[in-house]
Amino acid sequence: MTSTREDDKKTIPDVIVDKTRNCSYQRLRFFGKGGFAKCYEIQHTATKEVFAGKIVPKSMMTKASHREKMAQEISIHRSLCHKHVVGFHSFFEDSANIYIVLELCKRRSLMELHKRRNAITEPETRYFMHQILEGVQYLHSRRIIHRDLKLGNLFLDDELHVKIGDFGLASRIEYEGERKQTVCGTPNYIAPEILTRKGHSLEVDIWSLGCIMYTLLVGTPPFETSSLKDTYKRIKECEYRIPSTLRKPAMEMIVMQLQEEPANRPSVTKLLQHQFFTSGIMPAALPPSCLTTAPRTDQLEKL
Ligand SMILES: CC[C@@H]1C(=O)N(C)c2cncnc2N1C1CCCC1
Repeated sequence: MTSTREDDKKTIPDVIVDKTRNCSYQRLRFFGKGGFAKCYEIQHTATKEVFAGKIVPKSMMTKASHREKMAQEISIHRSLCHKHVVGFHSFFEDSANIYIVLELCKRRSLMELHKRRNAITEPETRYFMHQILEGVQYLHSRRIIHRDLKLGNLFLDDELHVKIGDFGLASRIEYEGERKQTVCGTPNYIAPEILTRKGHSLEVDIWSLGCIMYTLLVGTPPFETSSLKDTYKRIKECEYRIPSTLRKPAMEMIVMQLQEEPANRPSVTKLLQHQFFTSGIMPAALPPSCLTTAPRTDQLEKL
Protein backbone atom coordinates (compact mmCIF):
# COMPACT_ATOMS: atom_id res chain seq x y z
CA MET A 1 0.00 0.00 0.00
CA THR A 2 1.83 3.10 -1.17
CA SER A 3 1.58 6.12 1.08
CA THR A 4 -0.93 8.73 0.04
CA ARG A 5 1.18 11.30 1.92
CA GLU A 6 0.34 14.48 0.00
CA ASP A 7 3.44 16.38 1.13
CA ASP A 8 5.69 13.58 -0.18
CA LYS A 9 4.02 13.73 -3.59
CA LYS A 10 5.54 17.21 -3.90
CA THR A 11 9.12 16.44 -2.85
CA ILE A 12 9.56 12.65 -3.22
CA PRO A 13 8.56 11.42 -6.72
CA ASP A 14 6.80 8.07 -7.37
CA VAL A 15 9.65 7.18 -9.69
CA ILE A 16 13.09 8.06 -8.30
CA VAL A 17 15.77 8.57 -10.96
CA ASP A 18 19.49 7.98 -10.36
CA LYS A 19 20.94 10.06 -13.20
CA THR A 20 24.55 9.00 -12.57
CA ARG A 21 23.79 5.29 -12.95
CA ASN A 22 21.02 5.91 -15.49
CA CYS A 23 18.48 3.81 -13.59
CA SER A 24 15.27 4.38 -11.65
CA TYR A 25 13.31 3.06 -8.67
CA GLN A 26 9.59 2.76 -7.97
CA ARG A 27 8.67 4.30 -4.59
CA LEU A 28 6.60 1.66 -2.72
CA ARG A 29 5.60 1.20 0.95
CA PHE A 30 6.36 3.96 3.51
CA PHE A 31 8.49 2.45 6.34
CA GLY A 32 8.66 5.41 8.66
CA LYS A 33 10.97 8.25 9.62
CA GLY A 34 14.62 7.84 10.58
CA GLY A 35 16.11 11.13 11.75
CA PHE A 36 15.80 13.68 8.88
CA ALA A 37 15.01 10.85 6.47
CA LYS A 38 11.74 9.46 5.16
CA CYS A 39 12.19 5.74 4.52
CA TYR A 40 10.47 3.73 1.82
CA GLU A 41 10.62 0.32 0.23
CA ILE A 42 11.86 1.03 -3.30
CA GLN A 43 12.06 -1.27 -6.33
CA HIS A 44 14.79 -1.07 -9.00
CA THR A 45 12.81 -0.73 -12.23
CA ALA A 46 15.15 -2.78 -14.43
CA THR A 47 16.01 -5.67 -12.08
CA LYS A 48 12.84 -5.59 -9.90
CA GLU A 49 15.18 -5.93 -6.89
CA VAL A 50 13.77 -4.26 -3.74
CA PHE A 51 15.70 -2.07 -1.32
CA ALA A 52 15.20 0.25 1.65
CA GLY A 53 15.47 3.86 0.52
CA LYS A 54 16.56 6.54 3.00
CA ILE A 55 15.44 9.86 1.50
CA VAL A 56 16.65 13.15 3.00
CA PRO A 57 15.20 16.43 1.69
CA LYS A 58 18.04 18.86 0.88
CA SER A 59 15.90 21.55 2.51
CA MET A 60 16.73 19.78 5.83
CA MET A 61 20.47 19.93 5.05
CA THR A 62 20.69 23.64 5.74
CA LYS A 63 23.65 23.70 8.17
CA ALA A 64 27.11 22.65 6.94
CA SER A 65 27.31 20.43 10.06
CA HIS A 66 24.26 18.43 8.86
CA ARG A 67 25.80 17.95 5.42
CA GLU A 68 29.12 16.92 6.94
CA LYS A 69 27.41 14.37 9.24
CA MET A 70 25.51 12.91 6.28
CA ALA A 71 28.75 12.71 4.25
CA GLN A 72 30.47 10.97 7.19
CA GLU A 73 27.63 8.43 7.53
CA ILE A 74 27.80 7.64 3.80
CA SER A 75 31.61 7.54 3.74
CA ILE A 76 31.74 5.02 6.61
CA HIS A 77 28.75 2.86 5.61
CA ARG A 78 29.72 2.55 1.91
CA SER A 79 33.15 1.19 2.96
CA LEU A 80 31.61 -1.80 4.76
CA CYS A 81 30.72 -5.28 3.52
CA HIS A 82 29.78 -8.00 6.02
CA LYS A 83 26.93 -10.50 6.47
CA HIS A 84 25.91 -8.80 9.76
CA VAL A 85 26.15 -5.20 8.53
CA VAL A 86 23.34 -3.62 6.48
CA GLY A 87 24.37 -3.72 2.81
CA PHE A 88 25.05 -0.26 1.29
CA HIS A 89 23.92 -0.37 -2.35
CA SER A 90 24.36 3.22 -3.58
CA PHE A 91 23.64 6.90 -2.95
CA PHE A 92 22.75 9.75 -5.29
CA GLU A 93 20.93 13.08 -5.29
CA ASP A 94 18.55 15.18 -7.36
CA SER A 95 17.48 18.81 -6.97
CA ALA A 96 15.27 18.05 -3.94
CA ASN A 97 16.72 15.06 -2.07
CA ILE A 98 19.66 12.89 -1.14
CA TYR A 99 18.89 9.16 -1.63
CA ILE A 100 20.62 6.28 0.15
CA VAL A 101 19.80 2.79 -1.19
CA LEU A 102 20.21 0.12 1.51
CA GLU A 103 19.64 -3.61 1.98
CA LEU A 104 15.95 -4.27 2.69
CA CYS A 105 15.34 -5.86 6.11
CA LYS A 106 11.79 -7.16 5.84
CA ARG A 107 11.54 -8.21 9.51
CA ARG A 108 12.33 -4.67 10.69
CA SER A 109 14.54 -4.60 13.85
CA LEU A 110 15.08 -6.13 17.29
CA MET A 111 13.15 -3.14 18.68
CA GLU A 112 9.87 -4.41 17.16
CA LEU A 113 10.64 -7.96 18.40
CA HIS A 114 11.40 -6.60 21.91
CA LYS A 115 8.19 -4.54 22.01
CA ARG A 116 6.18 -7.62 21.06
CA ARG A 117 7.98 -10.20 23.21
CA ASN A 118 9.62 -8.22 26.09
CA ALA A 119 12.16 -10.66 27.61
CA ILE A 120 13.27 -13.40 25.15
CA THR A 121 14.79 -16.79 25.99
CA GLU A 122 18.49 -17.51 26.54
CA PRO A 123 18.83 -19.59 23.33
CA GLU A 124 17.28 -16.74 21.31
CA THR A 125 19.63 -14.26 23.02
CA ARG A 126 22.65 -16.50 22.21
CA TYR A 127 21.50 -16.58 18.57
CA PHE A 128 21.12 -12.78 18.27
CA MET A 129 24.09 -11.73 20.44
CA HIS A 130 26.48 -14.01 18.51
CA GLN A 131 25.55 -12.36 15.20
CA ILE A 132 25.64 -8.82 16.66
CA LEU A 133 29.11 -9.51 18.14
CA GLU A 134 30.39 -10.84 14.78
CA GLY A 135 29.17 -7.64 13.10
CA VAL A 136 30.76 -5.40 15.75
CA GLN A 137 33.99 -7.46 15.57
CA TYR A 138 34.11 -6.58 11.86
CA LEU A 139 33.53 -2.84 12.56
CA HIS A 140 36.18 -2.76 15.30
CA SER A 141 38.68 -4.63 13.10
CA ARG A 142 38.25 -1.71 10.64
CA ARG A 143 38.75 0.81 13.48
CA ILE A 144 35.12 1.98 13.33
CA ILE A 145 33.11 2.83 16.46
CA HIS A 146 29.36 2.58 15.81
CA ARG A 147 28.49 4.66 18.93
CA ASP A 148 24.72 4.08 18.68
CA LEU A 149 24.23 0.32 18.98
CA LYS A 150 20.63 -0.20 20.09
CA LEU A 151 17.73 -2.55 19.33
CA GLY A 152 16.31 -0.16 16.69
CA ASN A 153 19.58 -0.23 14.73
CA LEU A 154 19.80 -4.04 14.71
CA PHE A 155 17.78 -4.92 11.63
CA LEU A 156 16.42 -8.37 10.71
CA ASP A 157 16.22 -9.86 7.21
CA ASP A 158 13.71 -12.52 6.14
CA GLU A 159 15.79 -15.30 7.72
CA LEU A 160 16.01 -13.33 11.01
CA HIS A 161 19.71 -12.66 10.41
CA VAL A 162 20.91 -9.53 12.26
CA LYS A 163 22.17 -6.58 10.19
CA ILE A 164 23.81 -3.63 12.00
CA GLY A 165 22.62 -0.34 10.48
CA ASP A 166 22.44 3.47 10.91
CA PHE A 167 26.00 4.78 10.93
CA GLY A 168 24.79 8.32 11.66
CA LEU A 169 26.87 8.54 14.87
CA ALA A 170 29.74 6.29 13.76
CA SER A 171 33.36 7.46 13.79
CA ARG A 172 36.73 6.21 12.49
CA ILE A 173 39.74 5.91 14.81
CA GLU A 174 42.41 7.83 12.90
CA TYR A 175 45.47 6.77 14.98
CA GLU A 176 46.38 4.11 17.57
CA GLY A 177 45.20 5.14 21.04
CA GLU A 178 42.97 7.97 19.82
CA ARG A 179 40.29 9.02 22.35
CA LYS A 180 37.26 10.79 20.82
CA GLN A 181 36.03 13.81 22.79
CA THR A 182 32.47 14.42 21.54
CA VAL A 183 29.49 12.72 19.92
CA CYS A 184 27.16 14.91 17.83
CA GLY A 185 23.87 13.32 18.81
CA THR A 186 22.48 11.29 21.70
CA PRO A 187 23.25 7.58 21.71
CA ASN A 188 20.49 5.53 23.31
CA TYR A 189 22.70 3.19 25.36
CA ILE A 190 25.31 5.88 26.09
CA ALA A 191 28.50 4.89 27.99
CA PRO A 192 29.57 6.73 31.20
CA GLU A 193 32.85 8.03 29.70
CA ILE A 194 30.86 9.92 27.03
CA LEU A 195 28.68 11.54 29.71
CA THR A 196 31.71 12.50 31.85
CA ARG A 197 33.65 13.61 28.72
CA LYS A 198 36.71 11.55 29.65
CA GLY A 199 37.42 10.67 26.02
CA HIS A 200 36.08 7.50 24.48
CA SER A 201 36.85 4.80 21.91
CA LEU A 202 35.77 1.29 20.85
CA GLU A 203 34.80 0.42 24.44
CA VAL A 204 31.60 2.50 24.20
CA ASP A 205 30.22 -0.15 21.81
CA ILE A 206 30.97 -2.89 24.38
CA TRP A 207 28.94 -0.91 26.95
CA SER A 208 26.01 -0.66 24.48
CA LEU A 209 26.24 -4.41 23.80
CA GLY A 210 25.89 -5.02 27.54
CA CYS A 211 22.75 -2.85 27.60
CA ILE A 212 21.38 -4.74 24.57
CA MET A 213 22.05 -8.18 26.10
CA TYR A 214 20.50 -7.08 29.42
CA THR A 215 17.39 -5.67 27.67
CA LEU A 216 16.92 -8.83 25.58
CA LEU A 217 17.12 -11.17 28.61
CA VAL A 218 15.44 -9.02 31.29
CA GLY A 219 12.89 -7.20 29.11
CA THR A 220 13.77 -3.68 30.30
CA PRO A 221 16.97 -1.58 29.85
CA PRO A 222 19.47 -1.70 32.77
CA PHE A 223 19.48 2.03 33.60
CA GLU A 224 15.93 3.05 32.72
CA THR A 225 14.25 5.61 34.97
CA SER A 226 11.36 8.07 34.51
CA SER A 227 13.71 10.94 33.60
CA LEU A 228 16.74 11.19 31.31
CA LYS A 229 18.63 13.05 34.08
CA ASP A 230 18.14 10.19 36.52
CA THR A 231 19.07 7.63 33.86
CA TYR A 232 22.33 9.52 33.18
CA LYS A 233 23.00 9.66 36.96
CA ARG A 234 22.63 5.87 37.22
CA ILE A 235 24.86 5.31 34.18
CA LYS A 236 27.60 7.53 35.66
CA GLU A 237 27.33 5.65 38.95
CA CYS A 238 27.06 2.36 37.06
CA GLU A 239 24.03 1.56 39.20
CA TYR A 240 21.96 -1.36 37.87
CA ARG A 241 20.63 -4.68 39.15
CA ILE A 242 20.55 -8.10 37.51
CA PRO A 243 17.52 -10.24 38.43
CA SER A 244 18.50 -13.51 40.16
CA THR A 245 16.43 -15.34 37.53
CA LEU A 246 19.37 -14.96 35.09
CA ARG A 247 21.76 -17.92 34.89
CA LYS A 248 25.40 -17.35 35.93
CA PRO A 249 27.12 -17.25 32.49
CA ALA A 250 24.65 -14.63 31.20
CA MET A 251 24.98 -12.54 34.36
CA GLU A 252 28.80 -12.67 34.26
CA MET A 253 28.90 -11.65 30.59
CA ILE A 254 26.60 -8.67 31.24
CA VAL A 255 28.71 -7.56 34.25
CA MET A 256 31.88 -7.70 32.09
CA GLN A 257 30.33 -5.43 29.43
CA LEU A 258 28.88 -2.94 31.94
CA GLN A 259 32.20 -2.12 33.63
CA GLU A 260 32.35 1.60 34.41
CA GLU A 261 36.08 1.74 33.56
CA PRO A 262 36.38 1.29 29.75
CA ALA A 263 39.75 -0.50 30.07
CA ASN A 264 38.05 -3.18 32.20
CA ARG A 265 35.62 -4.13 29.42
CA PRO A 266 36.59 -7.11 27.22
CA SER A 267 37.09 -6.85 23.45
CA VAL A 268 34.39 -8.27 21.15
CA THR A 269 36.70 -11.18 20.32
CA LYS A 270 36.91 -12.03 24.02
CA LEU A 271 33.11 -11.84 24.35
CA LEU A 272 32.65 -14.25 21.42
CA GLN A 273 34.67 -16.82 23.40
CA HIS A 274 32.56 -16.37 26.55
CA GLN A 275 31.09 -19.43 28.24
CA PHE A 276 27.60 -17.93 27.77
CA PHE A 277 27.62 -19.19 24.16
CA THR A 278 28.48 -22.77 25.11
CA SER A 279 26.44 -23.01 28.34
CA GLY A 280 23.21 -23.90 26.55
CA ILE A 281 21.40 -24.36 23.24
CA MET A 282 22.65 -22.19 20.36
CA PRO A 283 19.90 -22.31 17.69
CA ALA A 284 21.19 -22.57 14.11
CA ALA A 285 18.09 -20.66 12.99
CA LEU A 286 14.95 -19.12 14.50
CA PRO A 287 11.41 -19.54 13.14
CA PRO A 288 9.44 -16.34 12.26
CA SER A 289 7.11 -17.25 15.16
CA CYS A 290 9.88 -15.97 17.47
CA LEU A 291 8.87 -12.44 16.42
CA THR A 292 5.52 -12.86 18.16
CA THR A 293 5.49 -15.71 20.68
CA ALA A 294 8.00 -17.42 22.95
CA PRO A 295 9.01 -20.91 21.79
CA ARG A 296 7.40 -23.52 24.11
CA THR A 297 9.97 -25.17 26.44
CA ASP A 298 9.77 -28.59 24.76
CA GLN A 299 10.08 -26.81 21.38
CA LEU A 300 13.24 -25.14 22.77
CA GLU A 301 14.99 -28.51 22.75
CA LYS A 302 14.40 -28.63 18.99
CA LEU A 303 15.57 -25.00 18.48
C1 LIG B 1 15.93 2.78 5.70
C2 LIG B 1 16.15 3.19 7.11
C3 LIG B 1 16.30 2.01 8.09
C4 LIG B 1 17.53 1.23 7.71
O1 LIG B 1 18.62 1.75 7.92
N1 LIG B 1 17.41 0.02 7.09
C5 LIG B 1 18.62 -0.70 6.71
C6 LIG B 1 16.17 -0.56 6.86
C7 LIG B 1 16.04 -1.72 6.10
N2 LIG B 1 14.80 -2.26 5.91
C8 LIG B 1 13.72 -1.69 6.48
N3 LIG B 1 13.79 -0.56 7.22
C9 LIG B 1 15.01 0.01 7.40
N4 LIG B 1 15.09 1.19 8.13
C10 LIG B 1 13.93 1.64 8.93
C11 LIG B 1 12.94 2.48 8.13
C12 LIG B 1 12.18 3.31 9.15
C13 LIG B 1 13.06 3.40 10.38
C14 LIG B 1 14.25 2.49 10.17
